[in-house]
Amino acid sequence: MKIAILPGDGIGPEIMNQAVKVMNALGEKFETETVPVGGAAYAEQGHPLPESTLKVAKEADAILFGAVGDFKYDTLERSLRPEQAILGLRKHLGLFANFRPAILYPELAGASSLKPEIVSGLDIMIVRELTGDIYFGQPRGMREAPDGPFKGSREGFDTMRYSEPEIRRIAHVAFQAAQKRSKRLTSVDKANVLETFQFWRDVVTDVHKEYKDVKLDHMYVDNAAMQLVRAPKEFDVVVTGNMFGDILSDAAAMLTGSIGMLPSASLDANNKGLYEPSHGSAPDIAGKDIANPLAQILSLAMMLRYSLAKTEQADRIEAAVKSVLKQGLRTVDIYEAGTTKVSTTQMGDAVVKALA
Ligand SMILES: NC(=O)c1ccc[n+]([C@@H]2O[C@H](COP(=O)([O-])OP(=O)(O)OC[C@H]3O[C@@H](n4cnc5c(N)ncnc54)[C@H](O)[C@@H]3O)[C@@H](O)[C@H]2O)c1
Ligand SMILES: CC(C)[C@H](C(=O)O)[C@@H](O)C(=O)O
Ligand SMILES: [Mg+2]
Repeated sequence: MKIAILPGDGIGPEIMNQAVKVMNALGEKFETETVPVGGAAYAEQGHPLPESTLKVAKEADAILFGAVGDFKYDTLERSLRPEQAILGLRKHLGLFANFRPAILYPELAGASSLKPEIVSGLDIMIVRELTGDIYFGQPRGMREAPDGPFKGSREGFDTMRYSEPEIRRIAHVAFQAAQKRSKRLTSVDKANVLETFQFWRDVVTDVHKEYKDVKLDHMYVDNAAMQLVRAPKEFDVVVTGNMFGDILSDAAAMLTGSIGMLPSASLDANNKGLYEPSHGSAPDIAGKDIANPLAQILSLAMMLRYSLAKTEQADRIEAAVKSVLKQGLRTVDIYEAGTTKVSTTQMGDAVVKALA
């Protein structure tokens, strides 16, 4: 079994070091290969997703990914920007189903930006479609406006689109996820304004006929954003498109105390997957050994569970994370008075030590 390790940029390598440390402490030999990606690969090889990196990712049984991006690359032409690496991996590997679980550990109730009574016990699963939508729709670009009141002036444009098979397959994934949980699914769209999302709603409703044991409701994305901060526990499984899922999962992350707590799994049709924190490369705190490595470590646990069928090892890691939180250890993003502030490295070490 081979694992591709892609640390990336910013805090990526710092948090990846902690996850690798935890993996090596499990007492099992994992074959790994570490390759550059994002800005790091651009700096080294002139491309954010070099052929050699893509090859390693394709041939691996699972991919553990850190984060990519650095503001210093924001002026590069788009195809060379670090973010193209993660978008390219998702597209090339067909990783259309993105699971972003937002779980509030009881010890972090005070770190959430919402009142404890609103968030305590929170455990929701956002299923984000990951290879379609406005992210990948063509045509896109810059041009002279062809019509309208601003005809002739410069404009930027993108294409929002979803085909029926794309909606069907993510709907199946989401209904099946709901069947394994509380049998409730909320599909989030913007059917009141966008054709793409009226179609989304129609197709999800049709797929629902095959999952009559699941209670489906539909919600507009603006309302969903509001409900997420009003009464997040009303949700269980949420399914949505690529862009809405990107935005809602960052909002959900904050409910758990910090975006540094939210892991993710991006799966293809055969459960091959890429595992990464939901956050980015956090250039504002990179190099300071203060980033929270738990989302990366929990992504490792998801990898062991979903792609490598190593449930026991995944359980051990998740239990160790709970244990360090119980011990009161906190990186700065989840720190509260009365707890102990630790660095990225110290948090990684503590998880290793807590492995039963
Ligand atoms: N999948 C990815 O690789 C990915 C995801 C999101 C953003 N990005 C990229 O990351 C770069 C920075 O983007 P951004 O600032 O909008 O988002 P970000 O998620 O990197 O950071 C947002 C805020 O959260 C904080 N934060 C993020 N992760 C943290 C952690 N583990 N511990 C403590 N604090 C943490 C950061 O310090 C920052 O204040 C951009 O280049 C962006 O494109 C990459
Ligand atoms: C970096 C960017 C391309 C990415 C996305 O928008 O999907 C990120 O925000 C994420 O949530 O994984
Ligand atoms: Mg995002």
